[in-house]
Amino acid sequence: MSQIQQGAKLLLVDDDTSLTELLAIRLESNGYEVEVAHRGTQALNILKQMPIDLVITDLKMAHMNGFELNEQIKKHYTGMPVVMMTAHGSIPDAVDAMQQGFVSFLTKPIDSQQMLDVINEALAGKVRTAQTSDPNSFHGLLFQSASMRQLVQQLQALASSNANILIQGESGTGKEVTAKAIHLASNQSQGPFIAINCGAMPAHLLESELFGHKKGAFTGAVSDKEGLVQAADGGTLFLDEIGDMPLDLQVKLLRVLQERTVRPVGGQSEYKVNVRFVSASHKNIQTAVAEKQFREDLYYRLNVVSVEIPSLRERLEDIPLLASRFLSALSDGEKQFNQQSITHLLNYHWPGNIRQLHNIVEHCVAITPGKVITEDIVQKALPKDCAQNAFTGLNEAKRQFEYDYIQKVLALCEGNVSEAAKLAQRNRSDFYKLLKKHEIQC
Ligand SMILES: Nc1ncnc2c1ncn2[C@@H]1O[C@H](COP(=O)(O)OP(=O)(O)OP(=O)(O)O)[C@@H](O)[C@H]1O
Repeated sequence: MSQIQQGAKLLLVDDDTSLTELLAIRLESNGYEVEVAHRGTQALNILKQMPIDLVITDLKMAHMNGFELNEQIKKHYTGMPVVMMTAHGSIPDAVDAMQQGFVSFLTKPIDSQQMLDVINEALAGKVRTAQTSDPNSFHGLLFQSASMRQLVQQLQALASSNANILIQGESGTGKEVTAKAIHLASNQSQGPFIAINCGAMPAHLLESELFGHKKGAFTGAVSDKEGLVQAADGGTLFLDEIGDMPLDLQVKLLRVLQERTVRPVGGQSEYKVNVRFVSASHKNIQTAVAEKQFREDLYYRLNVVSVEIPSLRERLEDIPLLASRFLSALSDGEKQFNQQSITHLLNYHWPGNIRQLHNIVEHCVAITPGKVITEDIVQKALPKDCAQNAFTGLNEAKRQFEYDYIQKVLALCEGNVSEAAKLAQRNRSDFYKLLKKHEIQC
């Protein structure tokens, strides 16, 4: 997981690798996140995978040119700004480009300042419609299952409320992707999204990372430094693993939430901030509160609304979609799973959730020479502990239902077998057979 994310995410598409490398460096040094594709199909796969704010594409590329790519993007990602790059002097291309809905164009060799101006302008004018026509994606959060569909509806309603949100879920279930999706759907989507892992650094560093420091505040503080709370002003600060935040820092964070101001370490003045806090933890924070490891007042401030992301084994319907989208992105759309291999994936219990699924798909791609990923390949890629199935067979499901049903009927009849048999519309001897079968003592 990235420690800190900042700025808009750009997708750069050009088959000239040295140019993309150079432009990516320039853009990253200006605070943008950059994804690079060298072919149109690769660019479309990246767009399926993650939320992108703006695309910059070359016009002349083999297989799919910039016009064709733009057409695909317009079809599937309404409102996505696309900037065209063209060789010096190709003005007719540029005119065509504007007619075909590109927001702007850049001529090569690319002038850095002009590129930054064009991007800023395009982003400023962009109405964020990252909720694309893809019905299985919410700002990069992919889903198929009913439980995730419900969760996405909840997120949609929450996003514009500005309430602080606490996301809980096992490791790898997509807490950070969810936080980013909330940000992108919110009214602050034009502002920064910054993520910090509160469990990944010592307390004194975390404090200066979050609140900033003044020059000379401690050994090594050679200049003033702005903290992440201030950097996230006008946007969202994602506090990952909030359950690991030391208690003395919790007090300071609580103050920021109450006063909406931040004071850098060693500083005298306070700065006003307008930040939405989204926090996450794989630990149960309520338990931490009960054990006095987490301040109750801070818990209530951060947890104005809570979101629980189910584990992957509780939403197996998401596996085919996630696996095929990951595969398409990782293999440039060139490989496929056969039906048996998907069944095999459904039979695994996924302790590492979606992160693990992504890794397994990556492993499958690496060891598959041909186009089709078979059951044998999946078997090889999965850890050897796959005996424990997540998906119950029909017989086991029926047995479980019958057991639960009998228990419920007995409870309703306070253990009276004759009454229970009557309620279940079975005669007494049939009902006794069922009790014996399930080893239920009355
Ligand atoms: N619904 C999803 N759609 C697409 N990708 C997902 C989804 N959920 C998780 N991922 C991917 O799985 C990986 C893990 O996701 P993420 O880092 O958001 O999980 P997490 O719950 O924050 O993990 P941790 O608790 O370990 O910090 C990432 O590569 C992310 O892109």
